[in-house]
Parts: sequence; structure tokens; C-alpha cells
Amino acid sequence: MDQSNRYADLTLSEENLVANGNHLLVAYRLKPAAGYGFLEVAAHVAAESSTGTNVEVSTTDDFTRGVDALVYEIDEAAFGEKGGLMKIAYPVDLFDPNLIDGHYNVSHMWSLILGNNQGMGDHEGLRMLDFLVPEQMVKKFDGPATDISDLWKILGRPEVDGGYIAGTIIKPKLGLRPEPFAKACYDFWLGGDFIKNDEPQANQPFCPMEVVIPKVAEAMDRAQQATGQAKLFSANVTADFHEEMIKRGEYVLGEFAKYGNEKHVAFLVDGFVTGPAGVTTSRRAFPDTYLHFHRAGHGAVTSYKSPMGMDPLCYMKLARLMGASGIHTGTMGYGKMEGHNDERVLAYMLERDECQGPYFYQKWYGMKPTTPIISGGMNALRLPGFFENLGHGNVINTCGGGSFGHIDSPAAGGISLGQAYDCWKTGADPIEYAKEHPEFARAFESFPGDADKLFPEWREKLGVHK
Ligand SMILES: O=C(COP(=O)(O)O)[C@H](O)[C@H](O)COP(=O)(O)O
Ligand SMILES: [Mg+2]
Repeated sequence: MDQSNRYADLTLSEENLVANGNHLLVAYRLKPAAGYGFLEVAAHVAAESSTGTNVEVSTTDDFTRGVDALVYEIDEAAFGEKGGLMKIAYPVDLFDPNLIDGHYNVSHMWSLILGNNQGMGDHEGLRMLDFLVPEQMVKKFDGPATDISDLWKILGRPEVDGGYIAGTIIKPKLGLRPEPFAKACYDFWLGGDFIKNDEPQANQPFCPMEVVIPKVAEAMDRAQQATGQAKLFSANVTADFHEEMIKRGEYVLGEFAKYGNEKHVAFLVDGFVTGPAGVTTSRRAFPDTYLHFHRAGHGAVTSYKSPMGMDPLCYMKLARLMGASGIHTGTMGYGKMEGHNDERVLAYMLERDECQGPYFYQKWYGMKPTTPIISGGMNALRLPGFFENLGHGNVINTCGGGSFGHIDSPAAGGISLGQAYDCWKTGADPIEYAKEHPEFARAFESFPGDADKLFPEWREKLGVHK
């Protein structure tokens, strides 16, 4: 049934919709299934995402029609064989404020703008490319309670432009028992700032939280004394229900508090698999603890290979609205995961108070920034190019292989990361810099494949032969 007479109004002006601020606007890429018209399917998406279904119903009244989501712009040829562009305006009244405090919840918003419409049978692809949250809504999402400035403060750095946080992920991903796990922490903290649990490290029988966390807390205390520097640990508190997550969070804080280091702890939440409810549990139960949002699983929804789901930019915006202090943002083509250099905008959308997305200019109205967390196949050699592309180093970077794969030690791995930032920041040539900085130089021998690709004559220039 073609519902475009009700769920489309191509006379609407986006400029007015933005100025009025009474709609959440969404841009989609749509590829109709064979035999269906573009506007017909676009209108069905709007119906299915707001007040309609696939047939007229007798209970619809004039008020209902007044909160219809409306297709207001289409460009059928925008993406060639991949489909066309269409934009939908969702009235703010469709969204769901909490009973408790009137804040919006991301789960509900997500269920509308990317809910049933994903499963419709009359399209071959529907992908969310960008969305614009109007001021009246932005101000009623939780947003982050803490941000990178809180970590810089603990590290004794300026709370503005405090710079690069050199981090790692304890590897191997699984299988370490408590003693070797804590030793790996200590060894890295002799050279780096920040350690995270790998996303599945939690309470396994071979490494129970109640055995390993006390050892990690003790290792942090020893490393701080040995280096005279503050250290940070991001502990995985992910759980399927809030009481378990709170139990884990309180336990971790209690163990680090024994050394006065409860503020040196962040909470790792596997936010894609636990969903907005899990993220919000940590955000609200532990507002003083940096919320480290790991996105494992997000590729099922955000991979550029897919005609469905949403672009990573949209996922970053949802995470900031949820209240992530930091989120894994990808490596913009410099690491091992899918991505490209223009994904700078993911970081800018997270950290700035205003940012131009691919279709909308989003203002955040003072909402705290979310830190880009850069991870996935990174090491000291790949970092200078990454910083050059992004234009700054105010990020948390976690290199698992890039630290524990350094041929000298995890500490040398950590040091090499900080040196990579220093190399970029001072504008030094990496090869020349390596001649004066042994840990950075040994990263070339640790990751020869990368060295060959990034700095072809490195062996001759550094006098390192096979
Ligand atoms: O454990 C790692 C990286 O380990 P390594 O440094 O050894 O590659 C992270 O889970 C990935 O970065 C996740 O990807 P993303 O950060 O893109 O979500
Ligand atoms: Mg991992």
C-alpha cells in the first residue's frame, strides 16, 4: 500500500525543521526491493517507524496523524546502484522521557529510528547515515558525567589539551591466571599510563575477579611508587543485569580504594552487547567513574560492508547521548579494524561542542565530550601518521599487540607509544627520532612488516640488518 500521501511531505523545508527544533531528523540510504517505488518504501519506513503499519487502521484519529513521521527529502539516484537518499522528520513527541527524571532513553529512540524498519520486506537496504538531535532533546539525555579531563587531572597533566594517554590491553585476550595477569599490568605500567581489561576478561574460573583485582590494585600501587607517576586501570564491569554490574563496580572500587586509588579506575562496559541499559546503569550508578565504552559487536550494525544498520558516526552519537566518557572510535585506517582516514569526523563529533556530520550540523549545547579511544592493531610506528591525520593526540590509545609485542618488554612498548606522540608533536622525522630514542627504535625491529611499509629504508638508516 503506497502511504506516501500521508507519510511524505516533500514541501517541508529542512531549514525550517532545524530552526523550529521540534523534530529529530534522520538521513538514510534506501534501496527499495524490486517492484516497489522509492517514495512508496520511504513512506512505509516513516509509517513503520512512527504511527503506522502496512495498512490503514480504524483507530487512527487526527491527533495520531499529527505525530506522523514524515519523509521530507528524497534523492533516488544519490548512491547509484546502492540506492537513494531519504530523510525523515520525527516529531519530538514520539520519543520517551523517563518517569523518574524526564531524561530521554536511547533504547527507545533507537527502537524508532532504526527498529522495525530494518526488517521490512519491501527494501533491499536501509542504512542510517546521520541524524540531528534538536536542542530540546540533547539537553534531556544523560551525556557523559566524566571525561578525559578527569583522567588528565589524575595523571597530573593540564586539564585542557592534556595530551596523549598511552595505554594497553592485557594480552593474551583470555587465558592468563591472576599472577601473570598482575605481572603484565606491572610490567606495562613501568612504561605506560593506562591499562584496560580486554573486552571479554571478567570473572572466568581461571582468573576470578576476586583474586585478580586485588593483585592488579597492588601492582598499580607498586608501579606508581616505582615510577613516581599516576597510573590508570579500566576494569570490565559488564553484566546482564544492574545488580551484578553494581556489585562488580563496587568491588573494584573497594579494592583500589585500599591504596587510595579509587579515582585511578575507569569502568569498561561492553556497551554494544549490554546495550543502552547496561551503559546507563554504569553511568548512573557510578557517575564519578570514567565510563569506558567498548563496542565489541558493533560491526554487525555499523560495518560499511552492510546495506543495513547505521554508519559508525551514528553509533558514536548514540554513545555520547548515553553518557560514554570514552568510546572505541576505530583507527581511521591506521590499525587492523575496518575504517578510513576521513573517519576523523567520528572523533570530532564526540569531542567538540558543535560538529558538521555528513548530513547535519550537530550542536551538543555543553554536553561533556566523549573521548575517542583509539585501538586495534596499533603500535608506535603507526601512531605518528594517525596523529597527523587526526590533527591532535588528546585521545586514549590502547595497544595490546603494540605493547606486549615489543621485543624488549611491555614497559618498552609503553615508552615507545609515548615517544611516538612526542615524535609527532615535535614534528621530528621518525627515523631521526629513532636514532635518539631506543624504545621507539626497537619498535621498528618489533614490527618489521609495518616498518618496511611505513619507512622503507629504515634498516639502512638505523643500521639494522636482518
Ligand atoms: O583488544 C583490542 C585491540 O587489541 P590490539 O591492540 O592487540 O589489536 C580491542 O578490542 C580492539 O581495538 C577493538 O576494536 P575497536 O577499538 O575498533 O572497537
Ligand atoms: Mg579487545
